[in-house]
Amino acid sequence: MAQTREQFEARLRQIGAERYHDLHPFHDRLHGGSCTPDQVRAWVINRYYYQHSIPMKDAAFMSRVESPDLRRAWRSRIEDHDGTAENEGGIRRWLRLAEAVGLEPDYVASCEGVLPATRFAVDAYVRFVREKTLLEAVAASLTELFAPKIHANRIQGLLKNYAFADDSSLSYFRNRLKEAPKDVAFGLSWVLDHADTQEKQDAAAKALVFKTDVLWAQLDALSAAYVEPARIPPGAWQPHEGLARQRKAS
Ligand SMILES: O=C(O)c1cc(C(=O)O)c2c(n1)C(=O)C(=O)c1cc(C(=O)O)[nH]c1-2
Repeated sequence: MAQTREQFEARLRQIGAERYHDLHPFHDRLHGGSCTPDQVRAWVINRYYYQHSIPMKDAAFMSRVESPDLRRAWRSRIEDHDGTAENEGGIRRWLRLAEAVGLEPDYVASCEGVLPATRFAVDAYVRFVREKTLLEAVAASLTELFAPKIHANRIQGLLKNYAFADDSSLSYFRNRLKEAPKDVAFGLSWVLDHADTQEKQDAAAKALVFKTDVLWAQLDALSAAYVEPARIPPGAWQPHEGLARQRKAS
């Protein structure tokens, strides 16, 4: 039997409480100030791959939607990342963060040096959204229910612990605090409306679990490669690569 709306929402929130990547030890290091400058750079480089894939994921989603109303509600996600005439967009803001931590923005935007496991995880998310039902695709985006808390913690932790952190370098996260609530309110009510059988609820819950795995796997890969005993896979970023010019000299 299907759960009530309230029960099903509680089930989705429980998945976040148990599995969201705010629980990953790499985030404790990052927010607590224990990351070296190179570990922060590795995080910025790899996380860029996620950022740059999100609008492609949303475009893949929209290409399958037949309802103009749903496309209209969804399209601001692409603009939030790619920007508009008035809004520089999340991808440029992320590259501002890259510059602030001493990386060459063009190097980061090239996606060279991204860890293989980051690529596999993020590409799997894009493929998931392309191939699964619309319900599963929207449900997978609901990890954003849990993102505002981690963004707020990150702003606070980075400002306290790292010299590069200021209003400009952290503007990506401040903007997400404004943008994400409307997306997630829409996505959650759409999932609660459309998951009207037990089978659909199970599929939606499984999609959200899959997405928590996509996020967790990226931090596992980052930790294995760049936290002692560090083991950087062949072809992945080496700490002397992609640095902004003034840093190369030092
Ligand atoms: O910093 C984070 O922990 C975090 C997590 C997530 C997420 O939960 O997928 C997103 C974001 N940030 C984010 O900034 C973002 O734009 C975003 C879009 C999506 C999505 O699945 O459509 N997730 C996330």
